[in-house]
Parts: sequence; structure tokens; C-alpha cells
Amino acid sequence: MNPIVEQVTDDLRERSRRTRGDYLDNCRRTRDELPPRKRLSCGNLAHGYAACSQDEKAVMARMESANIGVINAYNDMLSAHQPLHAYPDLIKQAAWALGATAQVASGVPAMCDGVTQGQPGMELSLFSRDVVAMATAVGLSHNLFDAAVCLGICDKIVPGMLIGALQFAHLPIAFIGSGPMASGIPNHEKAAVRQRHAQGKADDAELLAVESASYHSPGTCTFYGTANSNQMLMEMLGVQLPGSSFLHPEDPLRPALLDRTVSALVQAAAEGPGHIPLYRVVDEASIVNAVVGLLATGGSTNHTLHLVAIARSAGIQLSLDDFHALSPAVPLLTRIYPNGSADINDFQRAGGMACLAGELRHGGLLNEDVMSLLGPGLNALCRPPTPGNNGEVQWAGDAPVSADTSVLATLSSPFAAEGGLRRLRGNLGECVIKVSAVDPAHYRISAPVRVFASQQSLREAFDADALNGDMIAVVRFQGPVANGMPELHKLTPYLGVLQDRGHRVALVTDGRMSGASGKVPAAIHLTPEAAAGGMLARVRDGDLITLDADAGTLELHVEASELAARESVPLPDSASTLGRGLFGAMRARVSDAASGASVFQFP
Ligand SMILES: O=C(O)[C@H](O)[C@@H](O)[C@H](O)[C@H](O)COP(=O)(O)O
Repeated sequence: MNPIVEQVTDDLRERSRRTRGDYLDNCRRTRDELPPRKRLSCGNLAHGYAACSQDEKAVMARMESANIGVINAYNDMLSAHQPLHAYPDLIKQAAWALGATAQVASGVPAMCDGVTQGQPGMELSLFSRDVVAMATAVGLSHNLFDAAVCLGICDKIVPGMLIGALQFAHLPIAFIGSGPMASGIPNHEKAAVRQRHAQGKADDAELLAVESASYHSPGTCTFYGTANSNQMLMEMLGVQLPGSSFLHPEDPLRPALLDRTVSALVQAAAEGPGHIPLYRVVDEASIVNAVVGLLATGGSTNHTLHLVAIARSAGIQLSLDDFHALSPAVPLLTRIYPNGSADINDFQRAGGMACLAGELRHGGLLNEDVMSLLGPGLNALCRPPTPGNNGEVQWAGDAPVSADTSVLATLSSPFAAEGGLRRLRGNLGECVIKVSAVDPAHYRISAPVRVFASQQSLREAFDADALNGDMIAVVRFQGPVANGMPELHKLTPYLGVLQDRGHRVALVTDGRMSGASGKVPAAIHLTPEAAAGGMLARVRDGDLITLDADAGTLELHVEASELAARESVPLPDSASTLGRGLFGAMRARVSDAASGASVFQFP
């Protein structure tokens, strides 16, 4: 076992002792005091199964077999979620074949960050995670279910569902994804046309043709952004079947995997030694494994927020310090766009999750004492699913070796010695940078500041040709309190053009970037944010900032006395169009980015 992974896991257990203990007590008490369906009156039950068939009612009334609640994030607008339309019926059929039942407990909202990128709706995006958590809890609060399955894939939806599910962790709960669409136009070609469009060298028709050739059918986007990082994490945590995430939506193994998820839930719902409630699956050890997976793949920066919020919702006191402590122990093993030119389908062909997990395990980088839906340990995670006898799926054989080391490296020859995400600290506060997609020549940048209070103002300055030198672009008032912490990924082509012109450029912001961002060094999630007393509100045009990803520092070169004497620029008025007015209460209550940017007050 790697001593750093062991130490971080031990420290996390120690730090979480009280809150995790309270959480587990609460889970067990819920099971004792509010066992599924047992406290419902006849009227309650009759309401709950009124729309079921007579046969289903007879089975449900006996209460001898599991009733599975389905939380569904289906909509037609998210390509990744569109295939989920068919899943509830398949789950019901699979349950019925086992003498059990299933019901859709709730739909939950599901935002697409691709649709809202650079748009006002993006200000709802991060908060939608907590809305999804509450919607998941609303569905399961009917207490009609012995187990649950969450159907979701994309950015905020999976973390939100898991936060909600963890409030029902006395039940077995599984996740099912739908898999990536086939590769379209390569992601780096799309990015190149975007840069040409930003300079007026490509028109809208050309850009739309390229975008449509990239995003072209049902399934998850093919870059390694937040959605695909989610999928990796759910497998690492043990709540989604190993090797299921990156199979195409129409892959012939998908029906068998769905059936296996349902049978695992039915088994795990039964009392006895095989009972596997969610609280046995998501614990300190599996959370550390998830962080290791994120670092080894250079995954989405959004997970430095989501994993913290997920862990804390289960009484686990994960912090950025844990990411920072683990990073030197975890080599970078994948090169998937934006960290390279390959996409998630190339990763799958190279060996996918089984190969990645096998490699990490071989290096002692994963905790072995974990529980998954399939039982204890990591064996299944390190083997690809294959068709077995009777159409059932099996995980057998050896961990595969990489079929393409330019996409999925070995521990003996990693892409970088350290993980893809780093913490930066300095007199402006604490923030995060994703180095896995940045050329090491740009790890250290010292340049004068240009301050912007919005994405739009930076774009206007670019269009006016007013950005033609080295620059640290400070885009502030983009934190959770200010405007819900939008992703600023629409700035990537503009900053990318400046970098390609040979200027030394970096972004410093209290906002977020997308999982698809990375080429330009970006110090993001800066805490404290400008709207909550952060020094970022005192930065002025012409100040000098040094961002040093190797040293882990972000320094504003202004004397502390001068900084103390400066007035903070006030928060601009918030806009209320497109529903943003409704989210004022969340902006007023949200925790800082270092604590997961959540409206929930977890101890
Ligand atoms: O965090 C993420 O992964 C992104 O928010 C992603 O969900 C979003 O769809 C991007 O906007 C797509 O990236 P491109 O716009 O670069 O294709």
C-alpha cells in the first residue's frame, strides 16, 4: 500500500470520526425506526401503488420482495440523458423477472452546461446540483422503496443525486449511466475552429457545422469533462457497475449490465450478511480511491467541489488538503481531451476503467478494504465486464494491459509523475489549477493584471484588440455568493488565441472552468471570493500577479499595508432574468468553494 494513500485515508478517518459516527448512527436509526414501507398506513400504501397492475399490487402488499425506486434525470435536451428514457421500463421488467417491483420515484432536473455555457442560465448550474439532491430526497422520502437506482450522467446531476442518495444510505443504491456517443469530429479540431471563429476567421455556418459534427447523437460528450469524470468516480466509489461507464449506449452488453444492477440491488436489499446499504459503499476508503482516480486521470476541476460536498454529506471531512497530499503519490496515467487529443472512446479501446484501476491497484494506490454493489474488494473493478453464461455479465480473467500507452499509460512510464490537479495558495487565498492540460512551459506566469467583472467584458476587450500583451486576466464576482459560480469556459478560445500569439496569459477567478478547459493556466475557485470579503475585490489593473503551479503559489505583488488600505470594489447588482431571481436565497446561504460550494449545512 502506498504510504501517502494510507496516511491520507487514516487522517481522513480520524478527522471525520465524530461526524461520520453521527452519520452512521443516523443511517442505522433510520433503518430501525423507519424501515422501508413498514410504517406506511394502508391508505399510504394504496396511494403509492394505485397505478400499478393487480399482480404488482399483490407482490407489493406482501412486502416480501424489494420495491426499487427509480430516480430519473431523463430529458431530451441532454444527449447523455436522452437514452435514459427507455430505462425505467427495462428496470421494471428486470425487477419483475426476479419477483420484485420497481417504480419511478421522481424525475429530477438536469442542466446541460454545453447549452448554457457563456449564457445567463449557467448561473443556475452549480446550484442545480443541490436542487437535484433535494429532488432525489423528495422522491425517496415517500419511504416506499427498499432500494433505489439513480439514472444520471452529466455534470451536476450525478453529484446531486449522490448527495441526495446519501441521505437514504440505509438503502442499497446504484447508479446507471448510458455511455458516450461515437466519436465525431476530434475535440481539438473543434477547439481550433472556435479559435478561428473568435478571431473572425470562421463564420457562424462553419462553426455550427463543426459543433454539430462534434455533438451529433444520443450519448455523453466524448471529451474527458465533468460528465465522464463523474462516471469514472461512480465506478471508483463502487456504486456503478465496473466497466459499464464507457460502453456505447447501444452496446450489446448494456441490457445485461442493467439486469445485473437490478439483481445486485434486489440481493443487497435483503436482510442478512448480503445486505449492502449505501453507507457501507461510500466511506473514507472509497472516497480516497475516487480522489486517486480523479488525480490519475487529470479529471474535471469541478470535482474538487463536488467530491468535497459528496463526502461531507456522508459525514466525511474531505478537503482540498487531501487532494494536495495525494497528488505527489499519484502519477498521471491518461491523456484524454482536454489533456491530449484522444477521446473517451479511445480510452475505452485502450483498456478503460479495468486497465486504469488495475494499474493503480498494482501500484498500491487504491484502498482494498472497500465494498461495492458486487461485494467486497477491487477484483471486479480491475476486470472488464464480458458476456457470461445464460446472457449474464461476468468480470473474470486478469486486469487488461493498456492497448495504447499514448492514451492510457503504465505506472512505469506515466505522462507525469504527479496528479493532474493542484492547489495554489497565496495572499489572495486558496484556489485550484488543472495542470494536466497545460504545457509545462506555462506553469509559471508573472504578468500585469487586467481586471474584468464579467466574461462579456473580457470578450469585448478581445474584440476591440485591447488585449495584446502578457496578462493575468482577473475575472471576479464569479463566485458562489456573487452569481452562483458559473463556468467561464467560453473564454477559452479568446485566451487560447492570445497564448498562441506568444503572450504569457493566465486566468485568475473565483468562478469555475469547465471539465473541457485546460490549455490556458487557470487559477480557479479562488476562496474567499470577491463578493465575500476576498482580496480579489481589491486587485487593480496593472498590479502584478505570479501564478506558479510548480511551487503551488498565487501571489499578488502588492504590499499588505497597501492592500489593507484599498477599498473593495462592490458586488455588481445581480440579474434576475431567466429564473436567476429565484436563486437569491441560495446565493445568500452557499458555503465557499473550499467547502464544496453547497447550500447544505453539513456538520
Ligand atoms: O464541465 C464540463 O465538462 C463542461 O461544462 C461540459 O459539460 C460542457 O458541455 C462544455 O461546455 C463542453 O465543452 P465544449 O464547449 O468545449 O465542447
